[in-house]
Amino acid sequence: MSDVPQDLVRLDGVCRVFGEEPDRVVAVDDVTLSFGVGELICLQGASGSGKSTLLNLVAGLDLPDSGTVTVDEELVSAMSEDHRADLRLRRVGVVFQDDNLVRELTALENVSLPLLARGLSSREARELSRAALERVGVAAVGARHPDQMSGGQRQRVGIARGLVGDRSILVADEPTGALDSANSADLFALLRELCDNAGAAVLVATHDPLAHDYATRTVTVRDGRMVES
Ligand SMILES: Nc1ncnc2c1ncn2[C@@H]1O[C@H](COP(=O)(O)OP(=O)(O)OP(=O)(O)O)[C@@H](O)[C@H]1O
Repeated sequence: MSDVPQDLVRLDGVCRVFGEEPDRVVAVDDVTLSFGVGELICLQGASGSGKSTLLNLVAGLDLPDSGTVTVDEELVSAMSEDHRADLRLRRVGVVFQDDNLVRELTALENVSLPLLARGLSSREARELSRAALERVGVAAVGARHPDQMSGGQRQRVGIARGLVGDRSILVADEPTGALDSANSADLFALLRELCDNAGAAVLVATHDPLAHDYATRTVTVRDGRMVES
């Protein structure tokens, strides 16, 4: 056994192609990328360059046509849909530009959802969710519904929901897309802090130039290929 920590997430020679000729699109073209605990990786690139497709592959929301995706030594690219959904509950949280919170539920109830889906008791779920909200600096909004929070608070609740229950991998697609620059900087600072102090590994797709200041690495994607890192 090696003492070297394994990368939590690995993509090896990953390709994802949509459609048929003449409309065939190579959305992800032979991408090899890996990262681990403490790393905040930013994917930048023009609209349509393949960033969201890459995130979906890491989260097991989509499967590659070739190559492999490994999360925590588990081969995501060979898993059934049910197994991939289970992996998201246990290991990989997902955050989108639109916070995707359930409007009818409070912040605390939203964060509890993945825990209840995993079979935890409502009491355990509530306790862990409270701690997660506190961890991301929004303990005070636990009893509020999404329309009673600011955009920045909603995104923090989304991050709490993504990481609650010992999940350490977070995949975030344009998480600051709806935020002003002060709130965007705060959100990137939070993601950086979760990487530094809470064992998180974060992959963010973003057009936001601020991201670079907080990233461990910035990877540029062009026409589905990684062109620099
Ligand atoms: N489900 C799909 N069916 C067909 N084509 C798709 C599908 N998903 C993505 N594509 C195509 O794959 C390419 C990459 O799209 P993707 O959404 O990954 O880019 P992106 O870099 O995330 O763009 P944006 O910054 O606008 O979100 C685009 O040409 C897109 O039209």
